[in-house]
Amino acid sequence: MSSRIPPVLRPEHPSPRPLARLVQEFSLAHTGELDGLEVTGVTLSTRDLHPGDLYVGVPGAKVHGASFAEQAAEAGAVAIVTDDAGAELAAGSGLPIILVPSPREALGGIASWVYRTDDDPPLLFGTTGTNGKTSTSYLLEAVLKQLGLITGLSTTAERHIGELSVVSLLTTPEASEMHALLARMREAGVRAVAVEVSAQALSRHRVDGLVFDVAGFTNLSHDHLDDYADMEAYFQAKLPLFDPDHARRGVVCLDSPYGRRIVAGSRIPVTTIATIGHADPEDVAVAEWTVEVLDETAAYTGFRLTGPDGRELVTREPLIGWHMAANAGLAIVMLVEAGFQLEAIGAALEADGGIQAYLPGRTERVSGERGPSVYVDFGHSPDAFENTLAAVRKFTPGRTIMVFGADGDRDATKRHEMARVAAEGSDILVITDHHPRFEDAASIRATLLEGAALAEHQPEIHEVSPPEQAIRVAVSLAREGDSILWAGPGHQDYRDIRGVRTPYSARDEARAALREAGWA
Ligand SMILES: CC(=O)N[C@H]1[C@@H](OP(=O)(O)OP(=O)(O)OC[C@H]2O[C@@H](n3ccc(=O)[nH]c3=O)[C@H](O)[C@@H]2O)O[C@H](CO)[C@@H](O)[C@@H]1O[C@H](C)C(=O)N[C@@H](C)C(=O)N[C@H](CCC(=O)O)C(=O)O
Ligand SMILES: Nc1ncnc2c1ncn2[C@@H]1O[C@H](COP(=O)(O)OP(=O)(O)OP(=O)(O)O)[C@@H](O)[C@H]1O
Repeated sequence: MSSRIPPVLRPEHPSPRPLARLVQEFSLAHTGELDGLEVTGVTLSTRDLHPGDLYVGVPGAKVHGASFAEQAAEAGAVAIVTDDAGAELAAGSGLPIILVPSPREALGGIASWVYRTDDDPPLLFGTTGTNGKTSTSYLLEAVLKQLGLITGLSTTAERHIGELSVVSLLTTPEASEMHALLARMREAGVRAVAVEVSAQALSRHRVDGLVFDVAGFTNLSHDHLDDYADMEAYFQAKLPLFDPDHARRGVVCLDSPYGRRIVAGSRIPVTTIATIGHADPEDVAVAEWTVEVLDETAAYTGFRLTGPDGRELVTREPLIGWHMAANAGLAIVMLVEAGFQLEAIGAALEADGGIQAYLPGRTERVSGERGPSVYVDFGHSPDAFENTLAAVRKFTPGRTIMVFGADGDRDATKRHEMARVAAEGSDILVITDHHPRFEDAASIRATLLEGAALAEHQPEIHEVSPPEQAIRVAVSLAREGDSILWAGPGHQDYRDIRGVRTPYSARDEARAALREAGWA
């Protein structure tokens, strides 16, 4: 299992800092002798503890991190930062104890101090929303590269430091990892970083100690109602990104009705953007920037971005669907808000024939020239299904076949709607498994079948488990001219079955299924 857990990237040459200074600068109470102790890193996990680290013991959902203080000491921690309850647990470890009221809240500031990330930081872009965060972050990175900058990226799919790429565990890493990543990026000369910011990251202080130069909001729709009581709580979790503690300026997309509410609640200056034909016409009328899709093919989407004073940019991206034009428009306006000239961006894109972005597992076409088109996608919400299905249908002369399953141990309230939307938009629907985690896969499929039955349009429905078999059934049903959209697994290279990350790649499975069917 551990071999599937991606590494935490840290600076290769950390410069030690005296622990006594930290306590002094942050006015923290402590027990034990700190004189002479130097700290080179910080972590909240003993699984990633390096000698010289400060171990931060956070009260978790399952266990108090301070109960691992002895392991931390054995692994070479110099001290532990924790709360009163943690101090009792850590008392026997022999480590000096630094007291804070909330270790998780303290982590960002401490990590920033340890790794000196507020010293000449790169340009920071943070994107939040339900759908499109990863895509917008990749698009930002792509355009920044085309403008000649050395870039960094942190998303659900991957973290990039210049040309180095590692797969991600969390969408937004814990604050200790985030600051370590930024310190490593500084060593590599990175000057601009695109960060995907989840609602959970904001709720759990993972981006504390960072101030984004520009924050972006994509949209909000049903997701994560396992973590948040209702849509209002989910919205309120996103809003703090538009607060001076987290960002200097913002760009808000008005394509979903929540965009207006972000603008109303924002405490930083924001500009707005809306997609013609998709946002409410009233929102399009008030938006300072608009995106208009000009040209859609199976290989690219061309669009016009129009801004204040008639400023305009026409370009294309190698991605399908109006929503990807919305994401690209948002990315470009975020760059303009960061100080890049629209004309300079336009010139760089024109020289390259458009935005040069490759998004792993975002409506990624894995088929060849012959046979059905097969796309693997990371969509796992009703809104994502609706947009991606519409994009695929547009370029499908034949039938649209959809394969999907739903996450176990994650927001179960969206399952009916996901299945209903999937049924509504497909000609053949293959319901299968995704990450069952600790749930019974058959009962997740049963819920999806119930949801599919609610659709007005009834496709041909198959229930096939496991997904390796489901994609083969889909391919066997497909003819030349048909498309298969396999939604859910996207870029991922494992399935979580009872807590074990079993190696598995939907993209590889789909290619193998096509080969076996003679479509290679
Ligand atoms: C709900 C949630 O966010 N949980 C996070 C939380 O776990 P927890 O509170 O259960 O921690 P715990 O197991 O009680 O442990 C408490 C502390 O002891 C430490 N510990 C524990 C065991 C040990 O041997 N040694 C050790 O040091 C842990 O590192 C932790 O600091 O702290 C852990 C340590 O950092 C995270 O890995 C874990 O994320 C879990 C894996 C997770 O799935 N989070 C999801 C909900 C999430 O954050 N998702 C968002 C959005 C995804 C999207 O865009 O769709 C994301 O940003 O990824
Ligand atoms: N602007 C958008 N509006 C609606 N749907 C979108 C948009 N952008 C992307 N999608 C859909 O959502 C899926 C996930 O896209 P992406 O990974 O960019 O979103 P995300 O916000 O990072 O999601 P996650 O939080 O799950 O990582 C895409 O594959 C596509 O189906």
